[in-house]
Amino acid sequence: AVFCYLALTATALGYAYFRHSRRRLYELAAKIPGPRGLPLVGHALHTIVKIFKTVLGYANEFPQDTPLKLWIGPVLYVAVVDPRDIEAVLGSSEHLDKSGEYNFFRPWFGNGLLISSGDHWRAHRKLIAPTFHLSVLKSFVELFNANSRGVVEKMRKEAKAGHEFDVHEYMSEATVEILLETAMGVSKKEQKSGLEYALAVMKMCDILHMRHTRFWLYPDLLFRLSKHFGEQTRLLGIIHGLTKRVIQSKKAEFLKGVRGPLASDPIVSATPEAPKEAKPDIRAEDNDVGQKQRLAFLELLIESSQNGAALTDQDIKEEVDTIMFEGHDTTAAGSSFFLCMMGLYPDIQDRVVEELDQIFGDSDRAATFQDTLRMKYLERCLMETLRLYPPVPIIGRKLKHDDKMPSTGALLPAGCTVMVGIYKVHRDPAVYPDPEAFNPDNFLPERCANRHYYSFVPFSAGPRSCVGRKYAVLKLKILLSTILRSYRVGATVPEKDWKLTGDVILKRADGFRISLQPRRTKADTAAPTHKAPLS
Ligand code: HEM
Repeated sequence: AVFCYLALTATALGYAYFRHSRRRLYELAAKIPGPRGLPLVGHALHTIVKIFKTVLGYANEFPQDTPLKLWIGPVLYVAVVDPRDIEAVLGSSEHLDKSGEYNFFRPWFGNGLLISSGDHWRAHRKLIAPTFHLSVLKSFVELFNANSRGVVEKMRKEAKAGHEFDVHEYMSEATVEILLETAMGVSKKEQKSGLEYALAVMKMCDILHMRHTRFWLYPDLLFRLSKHFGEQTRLLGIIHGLTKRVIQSKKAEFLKGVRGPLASDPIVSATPEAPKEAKPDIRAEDNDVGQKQRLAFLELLIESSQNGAALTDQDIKEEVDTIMFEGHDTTAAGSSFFLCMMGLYPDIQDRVVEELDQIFGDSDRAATFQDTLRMKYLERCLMETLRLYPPVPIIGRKLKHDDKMPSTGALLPAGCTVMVGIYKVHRDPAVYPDPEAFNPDNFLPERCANRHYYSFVPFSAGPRSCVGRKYAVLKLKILLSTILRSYRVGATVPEKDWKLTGDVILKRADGFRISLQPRRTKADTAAPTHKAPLS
């Protein structure tokens, strides 16, 4: 009895102290609008259903331009969807730390760029950003082309069968293999298929997604007791197995004195080559490169570690794991959504193909970097796809200090998790007239110029924006134009019947179903090459 009494008293005192130490958080939270939750657990039970759907559902009930709070147990979440509030969070050089949910990625990426913070993040960002500079990317064009032709060939059996199929696996495998060849410098000959890795990543995302929605699995201890931990260990074996092999082989090459083709090729000009619509965060990255040598990602990490930079083997492994994930799953989803949209909107597809015909005439030569600059309409369709279906639909940041949101003047308390509702701001009727409609003209230069910069943030924005943005856009232009030059894409499931799932990367749970029809006659159905002309 004495023990129980003491235990109860200690718990009550502990709880009182906990509440007292967070009194400012509670005071400020009380002033932020939000749906009523249950005592103690808040909205935790709703998230079991799905975080993405829950947040979206509540966001639809409340005015678009006010921050919205949710409690999940003791954690205060505030969703921001107004571009001015998004700028206050993402554009700040103070709120750079990722929210606690990203910790579930630690067994996978460790302290990689996506989740690291402070000086570690700053130093690695400075080192890595130049490896995605346009002058490096231009040297990847040939590899982007070769891999795009490869995927066109692989999909030929689906076109032959004339049925609908899920294009996502093809896009995933292709994007993994492209990353291995470009950023990692692993030649096709040395590669195994990227499919095993891509499938392991998909299943790993399912586990992370599930963990986000089951609050009792948040503590590592309880998660380790669950059956999912064993499966996670198996999947990480596959994922880390690939990255380990890649690093070992590159290191062995380096020690033998073999250097990549870019190594002795100094940058000619550091002038930003960003397109007109390019955003300030890209320009900042461009300037970062200075007069350093052009090196592809893994080459640079290994050279730097061997040349005295404070970069351990573990650091390299974590960054490789981060880039392999960020660089493949996002673009696989983006390209799959794009092809579904082309299938659903044949008139728009016709315009894209018309533009490609103007660029390539009846030649089936591979695309050059200059060609990609002329793919203006295709780029607008790509941006419109990323508007409606941003592969990263929500970003979480931990607020470092109290901050006033410009939309309503609401003061968000330090320590809360801010959820930036990318999916939601992209469908704000105040910004995009008829926001649910697929309209590539939303990305006409004059419309972009008249919009708030933070109302279109598929790659995030500000100091922690995506380092791979230009890589992604260049690769997607080459991949998608090669597919559209080879096949007419069809789709039958309308957008309203798609089942979206989006707690890590936004995807269609019902599969990215499309059909393909060769654009050329049977005698001439080879994918674009340098030789045979298009009929
Ligand atoms: C359509 C393709 C892509 C989209 C939509 C996308 C989107 C994003 C977004 C929204 C973030 C911020 C995430 C956050 O704050 O939680 C991000 C960060 C990042 N992305 Fe991408 N990304 C894409 C492609 C790529 C590619 C191709 C690479 C590399 C090859 C890449 C590498 C990264 C890295 C390393 C970060 C972390 C940056 C930092 O925190 O400093 N991404 N990306």
